[in-house]
Amino acid sequence: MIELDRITKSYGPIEVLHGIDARVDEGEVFAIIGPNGAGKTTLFKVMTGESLANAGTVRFDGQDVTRMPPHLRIRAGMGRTFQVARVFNPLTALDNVVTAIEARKRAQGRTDHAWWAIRPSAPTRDEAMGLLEGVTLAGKAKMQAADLSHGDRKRLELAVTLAGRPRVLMMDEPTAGMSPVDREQVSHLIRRVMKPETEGGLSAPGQKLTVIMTEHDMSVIFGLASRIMVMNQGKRIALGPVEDIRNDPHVREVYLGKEDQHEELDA
Ligand SMILES: Nc1ncnc2c1ncn2[C@@H]1O[C@H](COP(=O)(O)OP(=O)(O)OP(=O)(O)O)[C@@H](O)[C@H]1O
Repeated sequence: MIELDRITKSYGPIEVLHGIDARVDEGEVFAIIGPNGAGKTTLFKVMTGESLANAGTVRFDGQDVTRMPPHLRIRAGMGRTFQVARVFNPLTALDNVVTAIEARKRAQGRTDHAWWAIRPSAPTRDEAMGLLEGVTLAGKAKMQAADLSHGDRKRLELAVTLAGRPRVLMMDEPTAGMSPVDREQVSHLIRRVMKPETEGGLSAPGQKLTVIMTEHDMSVIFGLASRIMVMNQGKRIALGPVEDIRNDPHVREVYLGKEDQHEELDA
């Protein structure tokens, strides 16, 4: 689904990504971890198009997107959420999702909502309410986004992103700044996002969503990821299934040098 081929990125004279290779398969939850400054966010930005690689190739479903701007990557099916949720503050939760659905329909050239209309069409509204229910925000549909809590804003952002029907969902630290209870809820939500609607999940029928996430919370990672890539100082130091990473001596030594993180690995 996503292929990274020898990605190199420099900020001025300082090279922060040194030839990263990775391949993310359809339908997996792929986590990128590493200590602060390892280059996770930079790699993430290279995938989303916010930053351009100095060398190397990013492919999405076989298509070279290395130089493609972010909005076209989103339109192609690469959705993303941010460390700090980005939603339209003056709009209600419902209107945020309606706007995203309308944007998707317009991009597909099949909007059912005239630009001068004040209210969304019934199908758009129903779809938006369904997404808000999915992220447990239906009761706050009429609230202005600016008035929502941090956790609710993250949930709203997820609903907005899902409204674009992405094939790959890229989440930069989805539980950043959350309480343990909220973190568990977000993990639960990501599991639901991966499941098809027919099984009580949030994925459109026939869709096999792929999730790529960076995260600092090991319990979230170990509970969700199918494979993990570990980065350190701009290099990939390990990539493999969760159990292999937990037991990798190099990972334990280089990245998880701190005792408390060893405990998390062993938990
Ligand atoms: N815009 C920038 N200009 C210059 N240097 C940058 C810029 N953004 C990041 N860096 C540097 O690139 C390196 C990698 O940073 P990056 O934010 O990708 O790491 P990270 O693994 O995401 O860290 P964290 O876990 O703290 O978010 C760091 O040394 C950082 O200081």
